[in-house]
Amino acid sequence: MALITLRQLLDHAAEHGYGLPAFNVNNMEQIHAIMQAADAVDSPVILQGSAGARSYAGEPFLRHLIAAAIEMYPHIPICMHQDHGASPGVCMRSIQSGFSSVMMDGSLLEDGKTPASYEYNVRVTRQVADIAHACGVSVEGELGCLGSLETGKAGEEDGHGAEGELDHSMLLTDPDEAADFVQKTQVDALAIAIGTSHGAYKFTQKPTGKVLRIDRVKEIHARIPNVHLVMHGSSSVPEDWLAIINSYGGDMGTTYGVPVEEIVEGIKHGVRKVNIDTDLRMAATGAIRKHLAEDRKNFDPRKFLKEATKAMSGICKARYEAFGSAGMASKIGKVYSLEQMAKRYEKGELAPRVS
Ligand SMILES: O=C(COP(=O)(O)O)[C@@H](O)[C@H](O)[C@H](O)COP(=O)(O)O
Repeated sequence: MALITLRQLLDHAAEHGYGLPAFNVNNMEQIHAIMQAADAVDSPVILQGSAGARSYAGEPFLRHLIAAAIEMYPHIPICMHQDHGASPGVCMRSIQSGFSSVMMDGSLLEDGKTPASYEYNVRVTRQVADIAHACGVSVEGELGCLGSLETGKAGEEDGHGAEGELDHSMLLTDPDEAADFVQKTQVDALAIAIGTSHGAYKFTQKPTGKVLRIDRVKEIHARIPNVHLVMHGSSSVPEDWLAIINSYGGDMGTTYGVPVEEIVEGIKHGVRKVNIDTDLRMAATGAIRKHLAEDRKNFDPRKFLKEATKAMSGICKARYEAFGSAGMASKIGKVYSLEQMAKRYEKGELAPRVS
């Protein structure tokens, strides 16, 4: 069984200078697509389940689908990560159900809508880190609220994202505060706010450095070079799939995502985990619309779901290659068990290095 922790994966990524896409999963087709692509290019994998995924599929289904991927691809290290835990309780339940990594998002209060104070964020994140690390499980924290620097608003998301308009000080992570936060919480990875947001509607035009602040990634990395950074809301919103969706009856407006080359620039400056959900949703929707429009007699869902899987897999393969994780699965070697990771935390081997 190749269940791996986020910490071990990101340490390897930092050592070899690559980044990993973290794909959101809700159903079997997404998992097939991600795993087929990873198998084809020899990439390690992060499968992440959001609160929305848990309520869509149900926690046991999600857990068993990921377990099936681990069983079917024993040669590929797979991290089972819980995306955006709104409270320590949510994270504890994920640890109990077998996730090897959890995100405690204390940038917002438990309602997932109200921006939290710095002190609250430090307190809940540290609480999760203490317990998770005792179980060998990794922890991602978030500092700064995700949202658009064009509008001050969080992106479209299922029940998680700041409400109202936020000012730039809340939408951009401060490098000194990031150092203090990592030191106080002991997180393994830090999600930062740099102008990205969840969903398809991130930017009204191709983003410039004013609204997509890769320069802020560089400043944070310069301040805490040994900390693994995470970019949320990092779908690229592929123009080709947008066109296919709209030419087969869809009605998505003009919109722009995070260009792959900007993510690659971030990876050169400490970004190790890149969250992607929307791109796979768009590829699946486009492929299904196209198939159903072109084969109007078909009533076998397996046919259009296969097309969706193929389309999503194409995106996954392209991201593994662009981020440099292709070819890395077989280089990881020994995978530490959760018990071994717990011992490493206990010995202080994994304490963050923040000067
Ligand atoms: O960053 C993320 C995805 O970014 P993206 O929209 O693909 O640019 C994820 O962390 C989100 O949490 C996820 O897309 C939310 O999913 P649901 O809550 O809708 O399931």
